[in-house]
Amino acid sequence: MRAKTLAATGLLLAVLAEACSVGILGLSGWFIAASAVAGASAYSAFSYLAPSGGVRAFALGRIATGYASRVVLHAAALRRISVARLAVYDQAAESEGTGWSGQSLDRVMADADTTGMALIQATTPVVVAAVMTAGGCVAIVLAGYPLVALTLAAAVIACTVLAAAAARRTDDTTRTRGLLRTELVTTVEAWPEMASLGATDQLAHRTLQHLAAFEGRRNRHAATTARALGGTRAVTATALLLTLLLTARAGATVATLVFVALLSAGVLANAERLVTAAGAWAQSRQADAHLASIGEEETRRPAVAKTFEAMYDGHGLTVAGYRLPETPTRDAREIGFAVAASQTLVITGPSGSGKTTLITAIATALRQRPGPAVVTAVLADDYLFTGTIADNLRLSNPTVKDVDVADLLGVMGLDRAGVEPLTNVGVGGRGLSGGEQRRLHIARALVTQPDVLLVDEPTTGLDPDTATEVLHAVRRRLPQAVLVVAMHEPPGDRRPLGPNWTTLSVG
Ligand SMILES: Nc1ncnc2c1ncn2[C@@H]1O[C@H](COP(=O)(O)OP(=O)(O)OP(=O)(O)O)[C@@H](O)[C@H]1O
Repeated sequence: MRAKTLAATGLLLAVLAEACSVGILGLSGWFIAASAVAGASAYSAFSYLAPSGGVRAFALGRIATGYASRVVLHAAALRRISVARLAVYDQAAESEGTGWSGQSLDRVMADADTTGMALIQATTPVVVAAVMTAGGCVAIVLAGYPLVALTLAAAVIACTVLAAAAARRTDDTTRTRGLLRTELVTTVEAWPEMASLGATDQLAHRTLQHLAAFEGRRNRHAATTARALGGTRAVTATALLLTLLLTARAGATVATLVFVALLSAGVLANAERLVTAAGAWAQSRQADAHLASIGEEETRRPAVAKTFEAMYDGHGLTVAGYRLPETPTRDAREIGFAVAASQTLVITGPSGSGKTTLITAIATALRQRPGPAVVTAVLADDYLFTGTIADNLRLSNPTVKDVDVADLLGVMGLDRAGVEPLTNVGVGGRGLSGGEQRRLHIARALVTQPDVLLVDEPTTGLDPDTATEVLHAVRRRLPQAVLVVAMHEPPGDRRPLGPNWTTLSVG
């Protein structure tokens, strides 16, 4: 079933379930009162069978539709969540290299969940309240009490206004909580470094300030909701009293009075739920807005010029129209180059000259082109996942055999450092040294057997001999690949790059 049909079915079932509840309330109230009156009069011909059968039918209907609505609405909400999550993943994949952190992904996932659950927490109570109010008012008008129906409708409208006003003042506590969690995690991680700088007091002060701000927001939020709920209860209590008075003054029988009172109570109970529904609706609006703007706050990568083109045709890589920005050491200029298969290009330049940005732009452009070419980029801040060395290698190629893993560790010189396939890398790879992490990043790229391999600073953290060994291993393993490496300086020993290599200085 399509998501919209599923949601509509769920809403219909939820309305039916609530209608059954109100039906039980109204009918049983009327029945009890009418039985009491009939029982008191001698030789009464009052039918006990039909109303009690009706109450049982409502009870069974409520159970069936209640369960069914829950199942269907959850299925619809889960579909919404998966659609929203997939959109986030797609966007994260497209914006590769723009600094998506685990924490920001975590936050947008929470936003996707809020958007999906809005169907249950916001839409359903509003639809149920609207239909029940309309139905209740029609029933009361048909029973001959239009003024009572008007009072009921006015009370529900007043509750809606109160709920909407409270929702407008509601803070985005979900997001605040997410930001606070991020702050706390960062604080724990930064603690040893801050301790070595003698700055733990400042760190603690900063964290406490965030905690206090969160506490303040949460209290404000709770107070706003409590005020709105208090206001709503005052309105519904007054409305209930008025409906009773108006019905009694119109000369209703006791049974009808009880029927109208209970029906009104059912309708007003739904109106009270509008406060929490409006809060959930406001949160989901905020989550939608965040989802619509995802990537904007993350994008650190500058936009590339429209003239930029990168292409790999099986024989080599061609880059044209790439615009380097002006820096203190050079004017802005446009560059282009070609690197044949089996050739190596070393891009050199001082810090901040734009090497990483160029490599990322090429990788993204090549991946956006249709075709079977495998393009792999190793960037400076590549992530290692908690698990073993073998787990990390198999992330990029699940078919890698144990013997290949051991072999790769050998060619990267990692076995000498005591690193084995089953060595745990620790959180984010922090169980390994910087140089070991770098070699593992590169080994992970090698197992994808890329046609084009782009590596940013392949020798970071390595001594000259190990750096030579690693570059050698890369070229030997991928004899036919286009290899582009970005380095501050070309390596001292250039032999490992193979006979076919050129440099491009962007400094
Ligand atoms: N083509 C470009 N257009 C606009 N800005 C750019 C471009 N290339 C790089 N920059 C900006 O210049 C700065 C440095 O870029 P980048 O990190 O790519 O340099 P780098 O040479 O890799 O530096 P490092 O060696 O320190 O890692 C960044 O702020 C980046 O946004």
